[in-house]
Amino acid sequence: MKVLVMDGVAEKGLAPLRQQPDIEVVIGNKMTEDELVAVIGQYDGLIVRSATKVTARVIEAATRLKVIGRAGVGVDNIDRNAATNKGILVVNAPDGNTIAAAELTMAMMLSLARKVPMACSKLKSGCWDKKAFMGMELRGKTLGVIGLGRIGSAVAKRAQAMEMHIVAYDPYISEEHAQKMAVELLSLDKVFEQADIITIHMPKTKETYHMINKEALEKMKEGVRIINCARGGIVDEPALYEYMVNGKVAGAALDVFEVEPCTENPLLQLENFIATPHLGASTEEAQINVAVDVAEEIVAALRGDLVKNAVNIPSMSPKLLAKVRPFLDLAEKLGKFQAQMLNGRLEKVEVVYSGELARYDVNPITTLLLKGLLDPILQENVNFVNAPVVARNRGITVVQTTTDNAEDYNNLITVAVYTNNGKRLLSGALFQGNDPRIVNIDGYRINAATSGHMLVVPHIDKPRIVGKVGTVVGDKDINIAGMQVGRIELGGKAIMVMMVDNIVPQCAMDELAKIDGVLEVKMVSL
Ligand SMILES: NC(=O)c1ccc[n+]([C@@H]2O[C@H](COP(=O)([O-])OP(=O)(O)OC[C@H]3O[C@@H](n4cnc5c(N)ncnc54)[C@H](O)[C@@H]3O)[C@@H](O)[C@H]2O)c1
Ligand SMILES: O=C(O)[C@H](O)COP(=O)(O)O
Repeated sequence: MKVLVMDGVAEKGLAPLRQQPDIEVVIGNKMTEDELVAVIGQYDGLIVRSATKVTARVIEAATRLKVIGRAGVGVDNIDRNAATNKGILVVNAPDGNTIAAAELTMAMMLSLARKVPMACSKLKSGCWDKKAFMGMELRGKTLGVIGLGRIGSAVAKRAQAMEMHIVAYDPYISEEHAQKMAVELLSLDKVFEQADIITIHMPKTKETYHMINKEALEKMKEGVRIINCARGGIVDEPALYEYMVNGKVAGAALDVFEVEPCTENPLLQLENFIATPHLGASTEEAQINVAVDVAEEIVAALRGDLVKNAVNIPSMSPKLLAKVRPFLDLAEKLGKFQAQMLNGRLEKVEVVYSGELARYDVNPITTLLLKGLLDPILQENVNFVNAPVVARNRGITVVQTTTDNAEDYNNLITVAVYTNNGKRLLSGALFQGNDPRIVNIDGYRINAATSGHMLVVPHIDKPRIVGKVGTVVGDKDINIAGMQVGRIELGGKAIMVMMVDNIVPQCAMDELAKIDGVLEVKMVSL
């Protein structure tokens, strides 16, 4: 396997990748989109920072690519929809540069308050000017944090040490989190009204694009100072310029710009404007942290293991993952079983999670069930990343419900698949916590393992059927490892599940189908 590493990701952090004997690491130089399109087909993995744009064209050309890793937080340079549609996993390293970005924000805040960069450059130009650089104390001032996630929270904590009062706007975090941090959660307008300094720590989205525009600047305090170490484009730069020139904004510090690299921006001409070239994550420590994190994720993804920081699949904490993992395997097997039992065009999938399972986030379990179901029946690659999208694109309705009542089991997954020819039902459970069993097929109770080859034979409950089926299978020199028969009522319909050591050939399947009383014959391999 080959992994292409772009954008000067720290070599020291690539050790987890370099230690893999079957993974070749290729360090790439800066490339245009066309150059990347030309080479990407050779790679199984790609690692980038923010400079390389992983566009839909690049993804289209990435015939072998399984995973894109972002050595950092922001994934706005990666076309996630294109990656998801193609079944390419996107992972990031969200924790490694939090402190670096928070510390740069503090440096910006102190620099704005005490005009350190301006005073320094004046002195270096030969001018000892004390009067021009009267500063402002941070103690007692109100800091408005917009986006109280990892970095926003780290900034709030540090600003509290400077005896600042912290207010924040973040519609997606809980009051409880804010309370624990002793931060007052307010509406956006109230933050604009109250803050002496505003610092931005949220992703660039449709919602946040140009959030700091003329209208917002109008609502802010006279003499406000603004910091953006998050993403370019959240601040409307021409509007900021106007409000700095008219004096409403006393100072601003940007580490990120709408167009990067940025060297021609009019803001750069302003005395009270501080700029750095996207340095938020640029500390030795942060770069090693993010490189190690992303390298580990790439190895896990290429080995088919579950990753911690996927951005285009449902994510789970390691604790939850440990609990849910056996159910993920069971669900994939149930999907694969159903794929081989289908008679017709798949229209709808209904999954019911019962018992202990109902307490967990079951979305990832449904995703694996869909992967198991769709991958064997479709030409295209269906995986954990794109399974829900593939189902949606094919017009397959997916319904998922949870209930506490798991009948006689601690937990139960029941999957009903509907085709133009009817419905098929299958249930599975984990016995003693980790022993996966199939416990019901089309309403017949059975107890079968979720591995190996199985001959599934719905039939009429009458003598001489089981024997005849056994004879046909035996005549093909296929060993029968075990058998289960389930029936609902004497003499009615029943189901036989015969565990066999080899796949039963089609000619024998045709012979079995002709046995009087046999209703259907299916070969299922798990
Ligand atoms: N300058 C740099 O080099 C640098 C370094 C690291 C991270 N970043 C950027 O900093 C930003 C924050 O990173 P993080 O690790 O703290 O991310 P995070 O996901 O932990 O936090 C982001 C927060 O923004 C909030 N948010 C989302 N939409 C919002 C909205 N419309 N209004 C208000 N809040 C909203 C979220 O609820 C979340 O709490 C990201 O854009 C990241 O790319 C920049
Ligand atoms: O989102 C991030 O992690 C930062 O913007 C860092 O970007 P960089 O890796 O290009 O410095």
